[in-house]
Amino acid sequence: MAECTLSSSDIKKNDSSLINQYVTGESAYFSSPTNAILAHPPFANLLDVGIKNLSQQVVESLRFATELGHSDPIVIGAIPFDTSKPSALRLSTGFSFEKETSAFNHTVASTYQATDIGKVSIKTVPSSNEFVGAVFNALERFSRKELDKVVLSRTLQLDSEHDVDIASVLKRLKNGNANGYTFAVPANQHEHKLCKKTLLGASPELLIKKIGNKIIANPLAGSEPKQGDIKADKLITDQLMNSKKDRYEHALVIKSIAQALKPLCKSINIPKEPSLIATETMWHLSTKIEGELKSSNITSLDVAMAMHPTPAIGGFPTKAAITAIDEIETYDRKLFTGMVGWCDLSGDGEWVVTIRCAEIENNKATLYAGAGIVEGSIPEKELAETGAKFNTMLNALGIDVKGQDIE
Ligand SMILES: C=C(O[C@H]1C=CC=C(C(=O)O)[C@@H]1O)C(=O)O
Repeated sequence: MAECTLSSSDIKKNDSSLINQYVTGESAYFSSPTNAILAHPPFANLLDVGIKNLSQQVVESLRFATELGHSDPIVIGAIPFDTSKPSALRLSTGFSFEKETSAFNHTVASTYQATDIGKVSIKTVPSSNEFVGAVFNALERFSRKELDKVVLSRTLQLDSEHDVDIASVLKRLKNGNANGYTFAVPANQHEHKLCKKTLLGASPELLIKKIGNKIIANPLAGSEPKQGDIKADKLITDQLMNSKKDRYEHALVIKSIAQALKPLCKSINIPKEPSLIATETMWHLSTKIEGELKSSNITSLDVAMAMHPTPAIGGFPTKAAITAIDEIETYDRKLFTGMVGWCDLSGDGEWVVTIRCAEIENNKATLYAGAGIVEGSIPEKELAETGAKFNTMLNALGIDVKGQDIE
């Protein structure tokens, strides 16, 4: 994708214009710490190319768009956890790209409206007890040596008095998560139907970024809630870095990602030790992996699909984890724990893991959160971890209750 360079006067004049131009139900917005993309309608459907796989469909759709005279098309949107199900991708020939500046925090924070959705009823699905039971179920599977790790998840179903102002929530998300990846894309997985739901979130986890033949992946696994005071945070992060259980949970992710990337790369650099990253609400163990692809013809989506589902959202070994998720979880994850991002004609792009997110339509929202379960996991602690992960979306919705306190 050609990068359009903005002069500083453009940036001032536009005041982080892309996020301000977002229109609920119409636009697709994706931002990383360094750039942002806003795609506008009309969107074209991806070409239906029969038996071809999704990344081939994406490449051929982009090629077709250029044959029709569109010089710089992109595909943007979301792919579900179960990649055999329809994706929520759009082909856009009219999108804007901007380099991120620190302007967002200084200008927009004071101008957006606080969301006011009135009274909200919140239902946990599955219930907290059921989730704890699901973790026990996973622990039994470990003792039977069926698998080593599984990520289990739960939802909060919100029903509010007034409709959610998605554009305002998007700005809050971005303002609170400047170092992460903020997105709002149509959530409809069937291109032909009128889309009403929006998938909205702020993921801290980069699945893959590809520019030319260079790739970066930044898997996360092993987490603790932020404590909110320096001393307590120092204690908890020391514990996290030294936790055998969390290091193991993290190592399984790195092992699986290395296996997926090695056949595609001529070189790959994986740090021996994880580091720590912080979001607005959580601490995570993080490993930044850099590599060089064997060929720049391999697209960002090829790489993303080869990695998915990583044990950060599925488990290890992958097949046994998917079976366990199917058997233990009682709801359809849909786009949650899939991937969201964009890909251009040269195959460059960014795909992030679809977590810390919600599907929202009018006054109804479904919030999602999961946690990696390994031998030694304590069910109540995993419940609290998923509770803390809900806070990214609860904060952005302006709801004054902590996820950990919702029964
Ligand atoms: C599945 C989620 O997080 C994953 C990503 C980072 C850390 C995780 C963990 O420590 O369990 C999860 O693997 C989620 O936020 O819903």
